[in-house]
Amino acid sequence: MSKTIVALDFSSKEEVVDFLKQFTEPVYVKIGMELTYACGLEIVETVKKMGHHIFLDLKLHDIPNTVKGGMKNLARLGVDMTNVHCGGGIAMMKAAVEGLKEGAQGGERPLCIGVTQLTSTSQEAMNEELGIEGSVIDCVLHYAQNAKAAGLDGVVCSVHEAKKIHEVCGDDFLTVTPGIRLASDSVDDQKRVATPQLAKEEGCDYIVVGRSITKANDPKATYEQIEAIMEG
Ligand SMILES: O=c1ccn([C@@H]2O[C@H](COP(=O)(O)O)[C@@H](O)[C@H]2O)c(=O)[nH]1
Repeated sequence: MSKTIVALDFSSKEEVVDFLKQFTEPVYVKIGMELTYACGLEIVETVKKMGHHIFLDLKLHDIPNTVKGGMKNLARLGVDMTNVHCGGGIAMMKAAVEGLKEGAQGGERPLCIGVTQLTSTSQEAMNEELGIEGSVIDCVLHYAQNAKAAGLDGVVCSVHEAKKIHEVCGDDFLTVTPGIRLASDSVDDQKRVATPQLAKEEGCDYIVVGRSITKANDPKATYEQIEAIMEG
């Protein structure tokens, strides 16, 4: 499976099918809120039938019982990876894994990862708007340790926290890192950004790349250039 996960932040099935037509080999793609709310969960089956691997990024965050029920139903879609917000706490994250196991009915459950602090959150915003004291790295590490204690397979974090998370939680605890930009790209709404090269150097397991690929003049060539860095 590739190490570059392409965020399919489109609003119609036609755009997705058109975009994926360029790729003759299976790609690891991310289906998030924009696409799911536009097309419904049927889009998962459409993309699966095209042969691609799927990270279903719906970031569940609710009471444990509700998350368990939600995950039980999501597991039946046969996606490769899905997620919750670590902010929901350890009991909620444990419930997510239980739901996935039940939904997978003895088969292989999807990987479950926890979103720590969004890559669009700066140090200043975390302290002043969210009212969370301390450094982003300490908060992200704390969430990562909670996620590990709950039985999750890894976390979503920025490239800048990935090395420390592996040191503390182990090399097999996955780090999935959005906020990826090529040196020439605009940062847009992201705050904790890094290049694919730095992601590789910091040992990130997967990078999530949206606009740098989907809005590139040649998305396939850009994807291949980024994937070559990650696999290099
Ligand atoms: O902390 C997070 C969690 C998820 N995302 C998602 O990743 C992509 C990034 O898109 P870009 O266009 O490359 O900025 C997007 O789908 C987000 O929902 C994130 O950016 N940060």
